Amino acid sequence: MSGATVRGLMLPKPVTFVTGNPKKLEEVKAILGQSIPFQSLKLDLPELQGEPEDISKEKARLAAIQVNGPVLVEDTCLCFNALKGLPGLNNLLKAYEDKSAYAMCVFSLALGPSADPITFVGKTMGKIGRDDFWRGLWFNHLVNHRVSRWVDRLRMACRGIGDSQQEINLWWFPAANIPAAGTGEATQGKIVQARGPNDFGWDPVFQPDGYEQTYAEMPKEEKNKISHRYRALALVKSHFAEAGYTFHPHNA
Ligand SMILES: O=c1[nH]c(=O)c2ncn([C@@H]3O[C@H](COP(=O)(O)OP(=O)(O)OP(=O)(O)O)[C@@H](O)[C@H]3O)c2[nH]1
Ligand SMILES: [Mg+2]
Repeated sequence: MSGATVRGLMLPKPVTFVTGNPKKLEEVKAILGQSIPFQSLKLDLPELQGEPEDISKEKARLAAIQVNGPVLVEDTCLCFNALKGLPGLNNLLKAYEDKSAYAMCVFSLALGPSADPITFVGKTMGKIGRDDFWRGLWFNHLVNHRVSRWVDRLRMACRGIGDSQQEINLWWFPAANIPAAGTGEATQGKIVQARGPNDFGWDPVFQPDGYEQTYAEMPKEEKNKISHRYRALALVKSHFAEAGYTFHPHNA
């Protein structure tokens, strides 16, 4: 966390949680409940490049300008321990052995358009639960050497196709060259029987430590008690409790 906190500061209006992702909003609502007065706004924020914390802060800056008031945003990624640093060929081989991963959420709070955003990071450790997934990843690496360039971030989007099979798009983004969603260095792979409903990103392939179920298989309430998003929002809540923000009575 960074940035100075002014106790009891009066905010001109309630905080606006800005996202283009309805599944995120659903979870944020469930996790925050009545603890922080907030409204939501769907804005398609640009997919920025860089480290998650920088991306999140920049999203907050952009959103605060548009909203002209206090905003909360988040940037989320699934990070593979084996792919830290420079993966290259060796690291991809290691990636095949090391299935550990963590889900990370970085929330940023900007109190206004010219305020320096404060960040809150939540991580949940786990693994990618399917061998098939890694086989697909490795296979793709071989058949599509576009992805063999050094890479330090993997993001992916899953799309359900049919009932029993799911198609997965793996998006390899060199940090210096993160393309807009749907373009660039995408490569196709397949996982068979990803576990659980396939309506939120990589939930069906991420199995948190200590659980036999993937995020997608768990009841929502369970995911929301242990998730990266829950952990980051716990920090956001403590920040609000400590800062004791008040809201302008006419706009609350
Ligand atoms: O399985 C998942 N469980 C999660 O808990 C989760 N949270 C985010 N995501 C996905 O990861 C990417 C992040 O990108 P992201 O942070 O830029 O989000 P976004 O572009 O969807 O919305 P936003 O930037 O407008 O807030 C997007 O594909 C999201 O669907 C998740 N997938
Ligand atoms: Mg985004």
